[in-house]
Amino acid sequence: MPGKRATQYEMELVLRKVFGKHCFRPLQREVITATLEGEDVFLQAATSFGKSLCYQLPAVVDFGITIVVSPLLALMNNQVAALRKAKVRVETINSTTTATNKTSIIEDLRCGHPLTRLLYVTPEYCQLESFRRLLRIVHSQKELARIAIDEAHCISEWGHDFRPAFQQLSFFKAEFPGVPVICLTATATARVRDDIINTMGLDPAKMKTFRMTTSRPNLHYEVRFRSDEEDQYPGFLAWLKAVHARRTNDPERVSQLASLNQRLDSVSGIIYTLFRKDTESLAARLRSDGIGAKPYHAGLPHTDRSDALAGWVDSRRGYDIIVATTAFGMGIDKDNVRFVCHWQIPKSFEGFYQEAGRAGRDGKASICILYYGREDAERSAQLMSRDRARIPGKGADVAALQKQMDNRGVSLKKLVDYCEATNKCRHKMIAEYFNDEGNPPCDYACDWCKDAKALVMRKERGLAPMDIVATQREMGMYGVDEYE
Ligand SMILES: Nc1ncnc2c1ncn2[C@@H]1O[C@H](COP(=O)(O)OP(=O)(O)OP(=O)(O)O)[C@@H](O)[C@H]1O
Repeated sequence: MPGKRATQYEMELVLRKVFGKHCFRPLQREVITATLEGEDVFLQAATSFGKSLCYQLPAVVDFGITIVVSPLLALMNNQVAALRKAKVRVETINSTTTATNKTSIIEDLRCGHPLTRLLYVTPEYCQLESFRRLLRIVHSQKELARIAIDEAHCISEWGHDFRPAFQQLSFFKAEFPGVPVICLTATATARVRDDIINTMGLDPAKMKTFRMTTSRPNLHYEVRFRSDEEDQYPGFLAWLKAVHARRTNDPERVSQLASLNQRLDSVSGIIYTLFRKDTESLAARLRSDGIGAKPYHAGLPHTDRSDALAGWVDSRRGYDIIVATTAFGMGIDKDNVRFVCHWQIPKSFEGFYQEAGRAGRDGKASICILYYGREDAERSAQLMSRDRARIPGKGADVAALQKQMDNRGVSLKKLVDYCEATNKCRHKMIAEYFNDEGNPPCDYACDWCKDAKALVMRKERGLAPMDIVATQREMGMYGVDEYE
């Protein structure tokens, strides 16, 4: 029966033997123990904290099946691939699952005693009555161990990535009140957290809430200023080539990389662009300059996307940099990503933090560059207005979607303030946004702490004057109609 009390010894053993980790990170043990004891759990912790282990390990130790609700295809496939490598019985039902595979997963559920330990599904799939019927069968056999809601901020219309289908997940508690739920996110303000707990029908007085710092001290945050007058590409390419050169000219690094069987020019990174068409042109431009780069966006054929993801995860030649829209972001885990670059200002503060958080997951120093131009901030606002205009006039989700747009507007404004600021540590600004307590460590790991004067000068030189941008906005020069 689910809810078995695993001993500390069993937990340690599975941690080492199945997941290949030597010890728990601070608080992982407490979170895992709480969920194994049948508590409902809310976990908020920095990107790369190791939140996934908090439901994956219980799924292996415990009886029964864990249903993992996950918002993105790339994220599901990334986690499933990692678990399969660890020989955990894991399945996913999404748009890429073959009919044969889907039939065998359904058969496994229908028998009531599934062999599958973890099943990754979308929130939309959880709305299907046929799937709910299968869950009832599994539950009747006392084999529904727990429900994990990954990227739980998608539940809240106050969150940056609201998906209406996430709100229907309240079904789980309503129908299976005794089955523990664990909600995980890196990005939730107090309001988003309350909304998640409320929407999921969890009892705040009974559940366990774990909230850790959002600080990522090994990430170096830098804003680079740009305007439409100037192409930022040559500067970026020169920077990347200098990184390669530093490796080549350092004999110690060369022998270290050789012993690890790694290429000198294998500097893994992600470049985020706002628009799909830019992913393809930028990746092609990098390739023509000898840099291995692949585009990734939701409009590409599935085979191209999975090839790009697999090649990048395996650090294959030609796949060093992924040039992506936000279809690639949340939760993607690769340990040695040395840089994340936002080619334009991202859509929201939370999106920026999430995407930047793909860097340095091995704990080593990594850089997060954000190219900020006032014209791009205007385009981003235009994009939001266009998205708002596309919300249908009628329907159950209209009010929630509109509220989400208001929140996106506030979040974008905060991100613009972050980019324009030349008077504060960037780690501190991020901590303040997420209402973290205390001062996050920086130790020169941001452009302001490193050289505040140079930052001011770069800003003066790099940005278009505000009055010119305002005039051009009035003239309708920042339209986004040509974009998909
Ligand atoms: N106890 C541990 N010891 C060593 N490595 C760990 C431990 N727990 C997790 N990790 C590793 O940390 C990395 C990040 O974990 P995970 O992907 O779960 O992060 P996350 O908290 O979900 O972050 P994000 O919110 O950015 O998706 C993974 O590569 C995982 O294998």
